[in-house]
Amino acid sequence: MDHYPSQLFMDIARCDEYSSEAKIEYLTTLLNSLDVLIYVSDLETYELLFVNDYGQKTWGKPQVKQCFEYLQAGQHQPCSFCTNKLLLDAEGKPKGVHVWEFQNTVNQRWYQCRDQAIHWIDGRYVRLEIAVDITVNKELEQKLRDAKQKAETLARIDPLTNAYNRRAFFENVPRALEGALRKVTPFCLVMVDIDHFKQLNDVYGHNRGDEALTSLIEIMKINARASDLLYRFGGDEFVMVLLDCTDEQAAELIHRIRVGLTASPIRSGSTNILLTCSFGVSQARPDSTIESLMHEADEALYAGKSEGRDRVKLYRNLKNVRLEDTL
Ligand SMILES: Nc1nc2c(ncn2[C@@H]2O[C@H](COP(=O)(O)OP(=O)(O)OP(=O)(O)O)[C@@H](O)[C@H]2O)c(=O)[nH]1
Repeated sequence: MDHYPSQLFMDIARCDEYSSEAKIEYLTTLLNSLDVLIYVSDLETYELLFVNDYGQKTWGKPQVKQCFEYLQAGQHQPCSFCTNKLLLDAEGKPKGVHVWEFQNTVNQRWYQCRDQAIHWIDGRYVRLEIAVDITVNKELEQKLRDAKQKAETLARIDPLTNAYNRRAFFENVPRALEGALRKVTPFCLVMVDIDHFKQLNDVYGHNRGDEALTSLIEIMKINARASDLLYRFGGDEFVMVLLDCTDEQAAELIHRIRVGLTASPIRSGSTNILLTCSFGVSQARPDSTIESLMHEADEALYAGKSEGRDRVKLYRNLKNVRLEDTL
C-alpha cells in the first residue's frame, strides 16, 4: 500500500464498501492499540469526549465528566497548568502542537504531552492530547544528574581524609576572601605541614602515615568552628581558612590542635608516635589576594621549619608563637 497514513483514513472514510460502524470500529481499534494516552476534551467546558483503552486501563473508566477530575488527583476545577489557552491563536485558530512534560498526580508517572486543537465531528475545536509515558527516561535523567553531582563532589574531596582538596580551595576561597575584604572582617590563612613525615612513613610504614594524615584532619575538625574551612593541599600539607578570625585567634585554635596532637599519638605496636606540625599564619590586609596570603603563610611556615619545626609563626612578625603565649 503506497498511501500516506492520512490519505489512508480519507480513503476509508469515502469507501462505500464498509458501513460507518465498520469505519468507526477500524479507527477505534487503531487508537485503542496504541500504548499512549489519547484523549479528547472540550476546550471550554473540559468535558471528556474520548479516552482510549490505554487511558482507561491507567485511569479507570471515566465516571466523571471533566478531564481534570478524571486525570488528576483531587482536582475539582481546571488545572492551573492546563494548556487549553495555548492551543488557539488570537483569531481562535489552532496554533499547532504544544509539547510539554508533566508528572501525573494520580500515578506519579512522567508523561510527555503533545496537545493540539483539532476539529471535532460537530465542527467545534477540541483539545486532543497524546501523552507518552517517559518515566523510565526521567529516572535515567535523574540518575545521570545524581551521578554527575556525586562525581563533582568527589572531584573536590580528598579520598583519604575526606577534607576538601586544592581544586575546591581555588573554587571557594577567593570568593570568601573577597567577601571578608568587602565586609572588613578579619580573614586568616594557615598552612600546616607535618614534621618529618617522610621519616614516619619510612620507619613505620605508609599505613601509619595515612593514619597520621587522617588523625591530623580529625583533630583540626574537632577544634575548628563550623565556619572554618579545611583543605588538604597534597602530601602532608593542609590549609585552614579561618573566617572572621585574626592571626592571634588563629594561634589559639592552633594551640588547641597541638594539644590534641600531643594527646593522640599514633600507635604502632607498642610505640606511640607523636605527631608534630609546623604552622604558618597570614592575616588578610585590604590589598591581599589569595596568592599573596598563601605566599606569606608559606614563608611563615618555612621560617618555622628552618628554625627546627614544631612551631607556629605569624607572618606579621615572623616571631614564634609559643604554646604558653596562647594559653
Ligand atoms: N602515607 C602517606 N604518605 C604520603 C602521602 N602523600 C605524600 N606522602 C609522603 O609525604 C612525604 C612528604 O615528605 P616531605 O615533603 O619531604 O616532608 P617531611 O618529611 O615532612 O619533611 P619536613 O616537612 O621538612 O618536616 C613524602 O615521603 C611522601 O611520599 C599519603 O597520602 N600517604
